Amino acid sequence: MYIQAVTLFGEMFRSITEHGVTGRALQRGLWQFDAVNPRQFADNKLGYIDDRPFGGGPGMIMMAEPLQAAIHAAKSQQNGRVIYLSPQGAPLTHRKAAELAKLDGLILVCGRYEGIDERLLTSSIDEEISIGDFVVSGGELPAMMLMDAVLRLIPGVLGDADSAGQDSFANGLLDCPHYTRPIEFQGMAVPAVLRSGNHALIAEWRLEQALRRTLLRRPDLLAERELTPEESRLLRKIRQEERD
Ligand SMILES: Nc1nonc1C(=O)N1CCN(Cc2ccccn2)CC1
Repeated sequence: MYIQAVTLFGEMFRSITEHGVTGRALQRGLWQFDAVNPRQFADNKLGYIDDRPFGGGPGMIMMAEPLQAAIHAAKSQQNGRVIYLSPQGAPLTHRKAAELAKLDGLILVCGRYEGIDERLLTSSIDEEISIGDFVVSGGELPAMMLMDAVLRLIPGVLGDADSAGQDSFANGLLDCPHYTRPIEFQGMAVPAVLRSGNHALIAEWRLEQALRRTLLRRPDLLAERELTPEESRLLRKIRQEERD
């Protein structure tokens, strides 16, 4: 996958191009990255890429032309989907990440200031995506979160193909609890079933814990999910226990 970021702060992306599973995957050629700086496309000597908003109001707005020229330059390298990260976008979910992971390329437009000229959104952006209902300083960290969530789903990136499939949300549930040594920590022991060696019982325990955690913390996820007969059985058992 070829990912380009249209950004004033290309250096920020070193945190995922030079570290961790994403950094190793880049070195192994599983994906490629380039940053494109709209400032190099500003048509004034001082490189202005933002200006005051018509109608007044606080802050500055990123101008359409330099961004459009930067997107045009990126599109001369690949026909990737152009995504603008913003609080006004559709929520980033596992399902969306899985959809994006199938594409050959992405062009991620990272806004700063109070936003970008609406006409750029209309003319050059394929879709807007939000990482959550809060505001951060710019689109770079949201872009990196989207990249990390997408790259994990590309075969070979995680090495152990199963881990992405076992990610919480991959099966529409929150994750089950995890334990490692020591067996006893501050008086709390590892659940005996996890040390039983009985893989069927372990799988059932993990599913029950994931269902319980999802029911208690994110019942909305259960509302939209088709349950297997085993999940329905376990959920009935959990609901009964919660009532007792
Ligand atoms: N939440 C998020 N999920 O994706 N991006 C964000 C996010 O907070 N930001 C900060 C503001 N930037 C500039 C901006 C401001 C207002 C309207 C449009 N653009 C965009 C990226």
